[in-house]
Amino acid sequence: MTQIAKLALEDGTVFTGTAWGAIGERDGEVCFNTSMTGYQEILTDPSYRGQIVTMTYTEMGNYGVNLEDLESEKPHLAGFVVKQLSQRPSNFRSQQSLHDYLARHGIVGIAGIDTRALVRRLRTQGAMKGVISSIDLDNESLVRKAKNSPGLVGRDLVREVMPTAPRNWTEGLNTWAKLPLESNPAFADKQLHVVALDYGMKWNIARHLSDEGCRVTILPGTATAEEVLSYEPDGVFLSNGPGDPEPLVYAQDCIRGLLGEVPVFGICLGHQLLGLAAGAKTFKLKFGHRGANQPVQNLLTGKIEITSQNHGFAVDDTTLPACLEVTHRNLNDNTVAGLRHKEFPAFSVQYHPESSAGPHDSRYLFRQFREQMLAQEAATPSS
Ligand SMILES: NC(=O)CC[C@H](N)C(=O)O
Repeated sequence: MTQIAKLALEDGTVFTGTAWGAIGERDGEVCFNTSMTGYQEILTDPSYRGQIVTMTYTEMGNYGVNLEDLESEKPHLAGFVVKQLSQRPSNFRSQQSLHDYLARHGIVGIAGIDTRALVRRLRTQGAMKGVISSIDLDNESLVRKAKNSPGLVGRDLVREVMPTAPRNWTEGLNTWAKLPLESNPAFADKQLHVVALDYGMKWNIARHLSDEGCRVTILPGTATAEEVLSYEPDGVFLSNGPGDPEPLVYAQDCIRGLLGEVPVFGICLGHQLLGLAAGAKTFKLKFGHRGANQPVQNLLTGKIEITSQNHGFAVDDTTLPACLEVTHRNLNDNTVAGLRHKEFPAFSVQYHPESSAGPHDSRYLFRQFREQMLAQEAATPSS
């Protein structure tokens, strides 16, 4: 028998659809993602912690779920909203259905609602708190719960998804993810050591670093600068991660202690934290950027990159200290999409050069990090 589920927004709107995935109730900030494919990568991106994600594309689940395309151990989002859930996954790599996968991991889903109406509402009014439920079907009660839910602002969600202990990463990109023209035979004789500060890191970032000839040590995002430097890294990577960057003072302190000591590269939350550490401020975007075809211009080369994005906060242009330079801009709304430190070897991007899922235009940034580490090493007299 089909079970009913509801999605209620804090503005009083209630959508009624069918329950799938886990039966239950969760609150979160409701956001939309415009990617047509890549639901596995989206579900397992820890940056979605605390969010109910709506896909604008109409059918999800059609190629099932495999255990190779995961971006972390499990799905982290609060709920998943689709127009239509495919009943018959068909792909040679599929190992289970999307319904079974979400049910197994306790993620509540709703299908069959007018996702266009939902997205237009979010686009017009901005991101809203919401509740997805298949156990409480009372509209008033659900709207009240949506209004009273904590939302994202001011919360530390990193501690809910980051690893608790250090680990070594050795896995590279899968063969189908490699670009045939980009091999670099010189990598074999030069192993760089990167410490990746994990605030909820997508695994494809570590795979890329590994493919750039780096030995990767992953440390919890709460590590101090002293702890990081005790590993004697050639470079430090600042990962993506969930929620509001502002309350993550421990991470900003750590980064401040690393600047000038070692080359730094940040992605998404890591980019926002680098900005905050250097003295800029961040702000909440009206409804965020989430999708696999967001245009960005590299201001240093003039080239346009089509990028994968997932963020609801951004570095505020008007607060940049003199030591930071904007290197990339989002061409949809002109927000800051990349930064460079003028005094120290440190740079960051607001988008996802590791794609997964998404276009591969921005992979050059991993090579840029490698080159920065080599340049730093060449400039440092050996003791
Ligand atoms: N993908 C990310 O790292 C997201 C960064 C931050 N949580 C934001 O929403 O803006």
